[in-house]
Amino acid sequence: MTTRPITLNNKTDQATLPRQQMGRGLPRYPANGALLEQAERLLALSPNRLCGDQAERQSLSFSFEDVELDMRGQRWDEQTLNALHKLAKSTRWRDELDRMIGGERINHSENRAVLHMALRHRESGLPFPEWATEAVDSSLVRMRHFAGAIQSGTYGNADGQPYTDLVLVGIGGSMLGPRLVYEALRPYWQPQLRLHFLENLDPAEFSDRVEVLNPHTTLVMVASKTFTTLETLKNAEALKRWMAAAGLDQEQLNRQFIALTAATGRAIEWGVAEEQVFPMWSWVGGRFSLWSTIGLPLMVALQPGTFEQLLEGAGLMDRHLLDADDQHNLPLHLALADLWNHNYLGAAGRAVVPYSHRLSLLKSYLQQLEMESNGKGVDEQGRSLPHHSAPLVLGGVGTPSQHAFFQLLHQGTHRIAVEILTIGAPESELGDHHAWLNANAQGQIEALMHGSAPSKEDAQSRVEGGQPVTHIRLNALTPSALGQLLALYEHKVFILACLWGINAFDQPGVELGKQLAKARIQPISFKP
Ligand SMILES: O=P(O)(O)OC[C@H]1O[C@](O)(CO)[C@@H](O)[C@@H]1O
Repeated sequence: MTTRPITLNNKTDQATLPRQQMGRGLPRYPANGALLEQAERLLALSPNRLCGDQAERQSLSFSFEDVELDMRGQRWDEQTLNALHKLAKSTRWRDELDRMIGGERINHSENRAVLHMALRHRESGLPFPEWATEAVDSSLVRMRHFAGAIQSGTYGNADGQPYTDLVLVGIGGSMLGPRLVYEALRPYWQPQLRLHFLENLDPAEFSDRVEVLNPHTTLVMVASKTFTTLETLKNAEALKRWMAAAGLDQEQLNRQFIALTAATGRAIEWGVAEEQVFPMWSWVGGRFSLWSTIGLPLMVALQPGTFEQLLEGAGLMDRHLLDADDQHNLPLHLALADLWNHNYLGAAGRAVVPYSHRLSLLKSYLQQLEMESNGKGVDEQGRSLPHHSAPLVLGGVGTPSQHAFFQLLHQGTHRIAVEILTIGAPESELGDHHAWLNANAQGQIEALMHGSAPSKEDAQSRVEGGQPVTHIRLNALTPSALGQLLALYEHKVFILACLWGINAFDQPGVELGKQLAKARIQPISFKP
């Protein structure tokens, strides 16, 4: 096969790369040859020709409940999609899904079941093992009771005063989900209780948090699946010292610390009273734990019923994952787009851009969900992967991101897939702001897809187009719609792991740095 030299500032020239250089090799699929031919064919088409036939491309949009995936901006067509469907089928991801729902220990490296979906089993009605659903139900009853008592003021501090503030202390999966949901659902906040977040070791964050808190009316929720995480334990200890310095005695302190953890013994040993420990389970992964007791601060700080609506939305998406056939399955299509873009079209990453101020934390949440789950270099058998796994996830909110990194998306040398989210109904009116917000999203989508008119422009101003774009529309940012969206991403991650042959549910790579930090900690002395 003869090739022209690679011209890095022309993304369509990737079509001329030798096959083995399109990405880092390819997954071990028998269908690779056919798919590479498709990739070459589509990359050679001008973006305008690719996007041309709107009628045909209508079939490249998928919707379910409050979520619509408009995937007409992807560099694919029905032929490609058919080939990708065949490939996905050959990986038997649905069999793995059945094993997951059945409670089999599909997280082989940790020998654990993976049952975060059972946390919303009432809403999906899927057949999880009874031992899991019973544990979930009794935990939810206890959480609801506790949240109600705090909200009504019947459960206050040791002196009977109602709490004014909650602090969630945690990091990673024990922080990112609750924080994203709290920020996203601001219209559902309880007016008399404010939720705060403390995650970083940096003392600057600690002092910012306590500055606005009253030590006597602050309830601390220490969220840690393992109850060994350095940042979380250090911050919890610092809060305890801060309260003790304000004069709280042991009884008062006991009342103001709650633990959300799978390591109940460790939490008690650390000093949380047994009746203040809310257990979670080894079969819920940290980054999938928002729906468990890790969500307790949300149940307390959001209006009654809001957390349940979030669960309901996620449960609807779980049911959809199982019931919808491949041709209409939203999580499957999101996964196929990632596979196609990163393994076949050579995209270096994916930019997630919600045109919603309330979703400004979505990028960080997805970075953990996707990169910690699927950022792996070996397959389930421990063999080195011959191909890329999770892409880099970058992003930020629209419109500010347009004035930050969009230049690179439009004219840079990397192919970057883009996911643009918009919300149909605005939360509040401010003249024509919402209309402008969505018009900007639409304008960017068109520019990314089609680029500028080929005719008169000089090379410097020409926008080439052809960046793969998915437009996700949510009807409104309700708790249910948010639950649907987050479960959609969870399922995409699961399907991709099946397609790539990796375990999405462990994270051994993050341990080394933790060990090295422990070996290096010494009192730091500053010379005057
Ligand atoms: O909930 P824990 O046990 O404190 O862990 C916090 C986070 O740390 C990690 O283990 C990564 O270091 C994540 O997977 C997890 O969500």
